[in-house]
Amino acid sequence: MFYPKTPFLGKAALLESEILKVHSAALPQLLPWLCQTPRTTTYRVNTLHSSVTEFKQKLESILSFKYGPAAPKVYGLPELPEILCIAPLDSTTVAAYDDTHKQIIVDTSCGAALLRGAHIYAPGVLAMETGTQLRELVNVFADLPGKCKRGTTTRYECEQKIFLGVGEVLMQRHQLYNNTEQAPTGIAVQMKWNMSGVPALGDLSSEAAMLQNLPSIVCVRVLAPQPGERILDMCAAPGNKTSHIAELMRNEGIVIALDNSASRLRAMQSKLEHYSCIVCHHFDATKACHVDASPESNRPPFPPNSFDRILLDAPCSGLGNRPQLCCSIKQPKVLESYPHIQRRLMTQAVQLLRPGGVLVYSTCTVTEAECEELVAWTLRKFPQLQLVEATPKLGAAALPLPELSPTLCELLQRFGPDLDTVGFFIAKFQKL
Ligand SMILES: C[S@@+](CC[C@H](N)C(=O)[O-])C[C@H]1O[C@@H](n2cnc3c(N)ncnc32)[C@H](O)[C@@H]1O
Repeated sequence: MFYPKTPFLGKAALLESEILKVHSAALPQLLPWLCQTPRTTTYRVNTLHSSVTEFKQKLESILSFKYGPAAPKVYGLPELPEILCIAPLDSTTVAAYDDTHKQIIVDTSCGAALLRGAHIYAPGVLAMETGTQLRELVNVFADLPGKCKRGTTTRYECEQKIFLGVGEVLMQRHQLYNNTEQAPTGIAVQMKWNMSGVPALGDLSSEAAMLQNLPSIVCVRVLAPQPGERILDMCAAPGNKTSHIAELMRNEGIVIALDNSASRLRAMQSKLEHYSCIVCHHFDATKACHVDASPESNRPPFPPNSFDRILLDAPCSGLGNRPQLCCSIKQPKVLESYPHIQRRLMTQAVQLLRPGGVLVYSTCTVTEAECEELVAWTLRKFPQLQLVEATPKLGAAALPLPELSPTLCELLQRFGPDLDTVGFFIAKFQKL
């Protein structure tokens, strides 16, 4: 059965050569890992609202209702008291491929979500064969080349379609494609199992807990926000780390959350409105520092030395968002563009941090340019910053560069092959 071994279709070689320029020998291991799915599901419990024990019981009862004695284990981690992990299903729960089923086609981003345990919502169904009945079991495939037309009635033949798993049909063709008055909503195909072995639970996020990748949870723990502090989250939307910061502060102090995308900010604001310590602003963080700004105001811009801690969870190429079935970045110049914005944001962050304050830089990517090289550039450009150990440490050491010694790399965290997580990078600095 076909499965991609690189996130890049077509111009693969050009893009691949941009990822690890110094450690290019590690690419043959990195590229297929980017295409594969993290198999452990993680939830972060909102400890202001719920207890970890309560949410664990809820997960266990949902899993045992769905999988009976084969229900996977739910467990915590000592380093992250607010996390709950759901183990993958064991291989016997994943049935064999059955060619007699009809087929459903989805695009690659829907396919990636599905491999991480999602169901298929109505807009995600690209093709459903004529005659497919309610409650029928179907084989689900992702269309890697993106050539399947929406509403296709016949079996879509393509060598590069990826078999994802088996689902049960909850909506028929006429509900999906013939409704001219209203776009269809809701679950169209409920997944029975998927090829990654991740339990197909959909997203169980609520006020009590949020579906969140493990390295993102580690990242805010590394920032170590304290009650009563003044904290800046420079690139905050959709606000997942912002809410975690507020929870660790017990909602005491102030968290200023900036984002330059109006639509992402709006969605974030409605999600965060019950945290009284969070203030959100639609603002370009590359202009967040101004010498004449008022030190009393919680509106940007802010004067230098304004914050106890800053999170710079930077816009990045996002290659760590596994599984990458077909990366949307098609040009090397797009990859090359990210370090420019990351440096501009870093420059502002350094000015805004008070002496003695802590700055965490993170990305959900794996390129040397956006991770280790960005750290090396920061240390060169801002001698007032020193790297400090990013703990709790659940990632591996970073990749050494001519300007970044193995000793410094031990202070950083790179989530890469050998770990069952998304790709991620964390650096923690302190201002002297
Ligand atoms: C990696 S995402 C942040 C994810 C977020 N921290 C979380 O955990 O939910 C990067 C964000 O940076 C925002 N962004 C990009 N350029 C920006 C800028 N110049 N100023 C502020 N935000 C920016 C994007 O809109 C995007 O929402």
